[in-house]
Amino acid sequence: MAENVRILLKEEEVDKRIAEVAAMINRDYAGKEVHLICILKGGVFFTCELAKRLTVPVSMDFMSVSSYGSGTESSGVVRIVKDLDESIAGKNVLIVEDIIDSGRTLAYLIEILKQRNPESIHLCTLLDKPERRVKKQVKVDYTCFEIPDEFVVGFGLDYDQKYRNLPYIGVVEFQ
Ligand SMILES: O=P(O)(O)OC[C@H]1O[C@H](OP(=O)(O)OP(=O)(O)O)[C@H](O)[C@@H]1O
Ligand SMILES: Nc1nc2[nH]cnc2c(=O)[nH]1
Repeated sequence: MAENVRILLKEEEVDKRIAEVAAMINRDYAGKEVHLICILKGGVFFTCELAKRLTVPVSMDFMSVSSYGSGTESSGVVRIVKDLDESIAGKNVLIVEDIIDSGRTLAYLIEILKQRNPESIHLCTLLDKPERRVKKQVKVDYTCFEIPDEFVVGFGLDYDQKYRNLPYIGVVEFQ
């Protein structure tokens, strides 16, 4: 099926907002080190852009998770595909995601990571679709943009593994 991508958030808008959120994080973590956990694959672009703008000391690790589910719905049971390389015990963890949709993946992941005794654990996302949230509430500490319930791509987000490299956020329109 052919698809079109309509721009929802321009590159400049995204860059400007990431700088604003980075400034908030710099203020909130002043005097501390922040341990970024990038959730692969979608979180990669946002993590890089955010990290470049952080002035507090930063360390980074990567995790890949897969949510068991059928079709487009995640079930909330998360399988760890690639675990972190390092312990998070005693660290100020900031999870960096591209999108929070139903909230199931992150609600589950945060519970898993809390059991590893971090000093603190917070969540930062590029996009949030609050209308899509189901039962499990997940507390999002830093959100760049709240968006309507449309399927978006770009800045790390894919459709069928394509479009992750777009420097803007677009909505997929099926012809
Ligand atoms: O809030 P939820 O409904 O649980 O959905 C959000 C999850 O879906 C996306 O990952 P995806 O499975 O598309 O993996 P990818 O980043 O590797 O493309 C996103 O990065 C979150 O991890
Ligand atoms: N690419 C993409 N992945 C998602 N996962 C949950 N919502 C979305 C979305 O809108 N786009």
